[in-house]
Amino acid sequence: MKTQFPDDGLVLHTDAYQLTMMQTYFQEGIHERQAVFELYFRDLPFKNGYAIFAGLEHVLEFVEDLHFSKSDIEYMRSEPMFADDFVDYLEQWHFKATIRAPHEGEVVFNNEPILQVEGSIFDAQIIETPLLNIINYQTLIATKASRIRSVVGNQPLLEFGTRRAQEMDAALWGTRAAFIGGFDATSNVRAGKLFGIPISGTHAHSLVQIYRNDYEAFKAYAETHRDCVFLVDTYDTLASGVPSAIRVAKEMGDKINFLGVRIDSGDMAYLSKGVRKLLDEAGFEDAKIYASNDLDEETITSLKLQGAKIDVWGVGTKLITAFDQPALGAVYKVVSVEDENGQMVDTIKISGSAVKISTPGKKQVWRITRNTDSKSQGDYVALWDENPQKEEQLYMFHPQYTYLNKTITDFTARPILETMVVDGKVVYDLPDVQAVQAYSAQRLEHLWSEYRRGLNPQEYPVDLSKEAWDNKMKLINDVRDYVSNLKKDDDQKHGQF
Ligand SMILES: Nc1ncnc2c1ncn2[C@@H]1O[C@H](COP(=O)(O)OP(=O)(O)OP(=O)(O)O)[C@@H](O)[C@H]1O
Ligand SMILES: O=P(O)(O)OC[C@H]1O[C@H](OP(=O)(O)OP(=O)(O)O)[C@H](O)[C@@H]1O
Ligand SMILES: O=C(O)c1cccnc1
Repeated sequence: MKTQFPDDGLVLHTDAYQLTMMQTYFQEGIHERQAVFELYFRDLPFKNGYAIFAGLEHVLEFVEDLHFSKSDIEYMRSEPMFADDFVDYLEQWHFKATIRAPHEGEVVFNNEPILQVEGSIFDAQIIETPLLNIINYQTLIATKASRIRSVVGNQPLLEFGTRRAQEMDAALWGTRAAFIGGFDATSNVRAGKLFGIPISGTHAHSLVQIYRNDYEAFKAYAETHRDCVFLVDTYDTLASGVPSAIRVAKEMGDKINFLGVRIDSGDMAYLSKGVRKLLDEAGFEDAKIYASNDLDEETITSLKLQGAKIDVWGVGTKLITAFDQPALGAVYKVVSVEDENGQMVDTIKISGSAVKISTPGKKQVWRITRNTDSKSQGDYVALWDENPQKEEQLYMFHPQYTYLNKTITDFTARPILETMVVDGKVVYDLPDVQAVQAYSAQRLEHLWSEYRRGLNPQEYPVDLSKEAWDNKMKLINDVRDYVSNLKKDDDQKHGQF
């Protein structure tokens, strides 16, 4: 960067249109009216049956003490796009809205709010871009990680993605999201320092290339480290790599922990079987076989089906870049806004495509669990003032195919959105990332396996309450009337000429 600003903050990490809209609201005098915005995604990523909510810690870090610094203000003043009186307002502005969200690691679904912001139009709008930036990425990676974990079973799973991530922030927060989704450790040392994620690693081909010999390289490593995993595929895995690893392990004896070997190329089903045989014959039955090389849930499933003798999985590129679906597509929509009389009015965005029509009104998501088996029956998206906990029975129906419905009795309704920030102050005690990971795994247990399977899962019900549904239909009809009246006016005007 050409210029460094010692007081640089993140408030300008936003799209210019957020600020141009702010200027309109400010100069029109409506910027302090209240509004409610909700963040949601329309389709689950990777054709998965659920998503893992991640990004909350970064969001809370971002909004805490959010304001325009001196250099931000100077920059805004230098931009002809912004008026002086507006920039004067920004100078004394501090974020003061309320944010509700699920606990990080929560299992979440499409077409339900996974974050809600309530505050002045100004405060709620200005954070749209960074909220989407953070939640879209981290939720995507945590979900991808969860898919990989689900095929790996209980075997160790290492995150190796930093070198392939979309730059440094993505590597760091992506690593954390991967851990939430079920990874055991990371190669990113800074993620270890900042988040307390266990760090782990082997060595690269360069070590062998620098010594120009497998044996010399492994020996040197073993002389300087206690825990040893040797990368055996630089020249020839079965003819040179593994025999050299065995020779060093035998020579060093108790001076090292010979944890195993890593394979990073070739046919890993075939090679791992050959490696296992050599290790076992040499008496190293406990030594593990690590594998890496563009792995993801598909290749791992295939390798397992082929009987590959792999014990530890290292996954980088395809995880950290969400290779098969690089964007989640979450959106942030205003659902309710204060009118000129101080009344909150619900608002809708219409689209030709039914799934793109927003659901008006401030809402809560209730996870409905049958008391007999503690499995989730579906999510019930209701208007804020409704309380399904008070109901004896709950009528749940598909918001588009309303003939798909059921009535639930003997259930528990648990609110998913919890208050995390009040008046701009974080009121939530952030758990450490280990607790977030454990919480996520525990929440997944409440999901029937039909929704959890990676291939063609059943669609989990995300239903609207009757009130929320009626409210939506009313607003759709109001908009229809409004548009048809405009058309009538237009026809009349044209008729006059
Ligand atoms: N037995 C296997 N079944 C399915 N996929 C495999 C198997 N062995 C390796 N793979 C996967 O195949 C992909 C490509 O491996 P391939 O052997 O073609 O290239 P490579 O080993 O990376 O080659 P290079 O020697 O250039 O590194 C990788 O994603 C790897 O994980
Ligand atoms: O394959 P990933 O899932 O991304 O895992 C990380 C990769 O990074 C390292 O390779 P390196 O960067 O040296 O290059 P390589 O892919 O040519 O081995 C390592 O040996 C893995 O192959
Ligand atoms: O430690 C490893 O084996 C490692 C780390 C980063 C990328 N690939 C492998």
